[in-house]
Amino acid sequence: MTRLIIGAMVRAIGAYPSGWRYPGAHRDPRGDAAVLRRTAEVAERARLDYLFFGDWLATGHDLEFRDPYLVARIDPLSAVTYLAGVTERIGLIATANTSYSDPFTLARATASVDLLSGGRAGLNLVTGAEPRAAGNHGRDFDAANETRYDRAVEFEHVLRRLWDSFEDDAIVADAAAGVFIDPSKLHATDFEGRHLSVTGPLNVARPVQGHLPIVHAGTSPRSRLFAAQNADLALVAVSDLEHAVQVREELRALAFESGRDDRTLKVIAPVLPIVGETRAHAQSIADELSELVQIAEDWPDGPPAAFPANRSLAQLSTLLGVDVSGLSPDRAVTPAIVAEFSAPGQELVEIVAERTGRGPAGERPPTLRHLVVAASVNASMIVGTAEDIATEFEAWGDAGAVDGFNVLSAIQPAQFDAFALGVVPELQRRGVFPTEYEGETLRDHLGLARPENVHVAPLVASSGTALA
Ligand SMILES: Cc1cc2nc3c(=O)[nH]c(=O)nc-3n(C[C@H](O)[C@H](O)[C@H](O)COP(=O)(O)O)c2cc1C
Repeated sequence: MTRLIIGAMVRAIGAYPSGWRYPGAHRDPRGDAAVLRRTAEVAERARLDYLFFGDWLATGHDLEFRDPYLVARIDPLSAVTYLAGVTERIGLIATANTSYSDPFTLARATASVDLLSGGRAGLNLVTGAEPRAAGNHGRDFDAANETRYDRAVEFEHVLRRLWDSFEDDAIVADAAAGVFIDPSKLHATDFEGRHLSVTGPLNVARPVQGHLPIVHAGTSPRSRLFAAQNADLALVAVSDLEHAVQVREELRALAFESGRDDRTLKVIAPVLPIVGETRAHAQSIADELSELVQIAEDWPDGPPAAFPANRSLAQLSTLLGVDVSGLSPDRAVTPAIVAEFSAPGQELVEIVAERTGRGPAGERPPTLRHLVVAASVNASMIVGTAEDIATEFEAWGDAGAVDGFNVLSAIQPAQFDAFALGVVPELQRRGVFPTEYEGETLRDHLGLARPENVHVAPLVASSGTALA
């Protein structure tokens, strides 16, 4: 029986491209504060391990169609700082991009959130693949992209040295003796690398957790190595359970080869459950969400310039191996037509049937629109009742595919509530998720030890690579 780690990957206007259009959904980023606070309160009552805030250092009209929650949002560090004040136990993980951040500034902000929250802060380090981010920071994208992992390794190393500037007992605060600090226990960072140079020490006390738990999200071999050597949690995109088992084994092998206890590396996958009272109800929600996704053919004179190129009948034709570009998007997909599809096309029909209950031979056959959406909207969706979702979670945990999940909610707040109030109690009933918080800090929730101070103890491999 695996104890699953469960966090909420918070996207205030919903994590599915058309979620903000669903009846009753939150849809105005100017009102995010109330939704963030409400989500945090519901999540903490459900005993989720943490709230997770991704980041994207650019915006544009193209995001409206693909990732609308990225168009305008609260900065992750601001969000976790705000929520630290309205919660007491749940972890709070913010994302920062090492390619465009300053380590001293980030160390200060993150140590501060950890002290303000009683040790509940976490930090997701990404290196960023968004070209516009370079322009937003006065940088050349190719140069930044080329060295982003070398810089990230230095960045993570420096963060730990900055967080450890004050030993745990460096601050004496002895009013009678008039001694405020023990200077022998205040350490400079003194780092001179190829990409970063930091003297230090940091002017914030050591975080409650010593070092914040570090998450890393990525897909490339360099990303896998960075996670294996430097992160406590690896956030990975996986296509199915078999792939997840393989990725987790690969990451743990890399961690072991790097000299760390590979069990300290937790592998987390994002998942987007659509939860209904019945499976048919869940499928009707997924069906309506699919129908609310716009496709190129919705504009008689052609879609806006920023519209995703892959969301069209022309693009679908390529995948199906059959030219459907001249047909109506609402044309029913019958068994006779499916018989002409390529293997990937037939798989797509099965995905649509699983998610929406629409089978080619049924009373409500899928339409070409449904196939365009299934092919162009990337979401690791599970559709069903709370029991169905819990069974899938449990199966992944028992198969050694993941240590936990970052749960995305397609529609806010309805689908987040459905998960927190329906699926979580089912997981607790099955004994794969605790009914109470097991400790005070995010490290306690994640089962991670508090690391030694790097200035006074050798770097334990699980807390980052020792740079030469
Ligand atoms: C599950 C997952 C979540 C991610 N979240 C973010 C994010 O919040 N912000 C970001 O800039 N990049 C994010 N990324 C992108 C990665 O950080 C990285 O930029 C991208 O995977 C390309 O780099 P790579 O090829 O080295 O992985 C995420 C990637 C994955 C797999």
